[in-house]
Amino acid sequence: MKHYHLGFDLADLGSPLPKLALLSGDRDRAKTIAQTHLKNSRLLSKNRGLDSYLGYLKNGQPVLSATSGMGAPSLSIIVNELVQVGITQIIRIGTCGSIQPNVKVGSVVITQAALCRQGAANDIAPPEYPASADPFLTVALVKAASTLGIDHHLGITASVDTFYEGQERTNSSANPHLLRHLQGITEEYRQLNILNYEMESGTLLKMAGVYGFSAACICAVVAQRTEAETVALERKEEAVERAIRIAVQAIS
Ligand SMILES: O=P(O)(O)O[C@H]1O[C@H](CO)[C@@H](O)[C@H]1O
Ligand SMILES: O=c1cc[nH]c(=O)[nH]1
Repeated sequence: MKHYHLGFDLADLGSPLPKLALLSGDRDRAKTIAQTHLKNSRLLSKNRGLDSYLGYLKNGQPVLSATSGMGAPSLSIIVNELVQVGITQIIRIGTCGSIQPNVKVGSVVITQAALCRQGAANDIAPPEYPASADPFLTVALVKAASTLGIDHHLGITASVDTFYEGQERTNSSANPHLLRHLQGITEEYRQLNILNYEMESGTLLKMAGVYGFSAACICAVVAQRTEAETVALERKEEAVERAIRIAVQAIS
């Protein structure tokens, strides 16, 4: 039976079965990965905007390119169903906002561990449960970034539930009122050596620990929060392309 949200099942995957999934928040990114960076790709499903593709590395290894949607609740559903079709390794390829002055738009952040401020994760593990990336996948990402000569940063990511309030946006937000506990949180995180904000890695990494699969996260830096709240749209495509190339090199 097809999985309710993924829209495909084991029988659609052929043989050998894919063990690794590249997971994007955005279905257009999942499509680009499949069509531009994998070989012989084909669409597996289009369901609720959570499109999935199957493609192959140059060595013939099958790889899924799937869409998590935005935010941890949607990601948790897709990851659960990916594990049900036999996926044992997941690399999130995302976008993020830097909160450190030396982490520039156009570079990438490879998450070593996440500060997880996400409600969905609390349904899966206690808040104190570590959200740590798989060391082997993470080192592979760092090595690939070095080999490709792409500016990269390895460190801690703040993974939160909201793009506006939770990432302390007020000027670009419909809501100018921030709860007291969020006022000044970005500066506090900066002092804690957190590199970036995004919205899925914390729950993904906790799920990896609990379910027993390997997970890592690489994000293209598309906003520089020490300068502006907004996304640098004109630099986004180039930054995302870099993150994808690093992830594909890391698994090749
Ligand atoms: O580009 P994706 O992978 O969606 O990741 C980031 O972008 C979205 C917010 O714009 C959130 O999902 C955040 O985590
Ligand atoms: O600032 C940003 C940019 C992308 N994604 C986020 O979650 N935050």
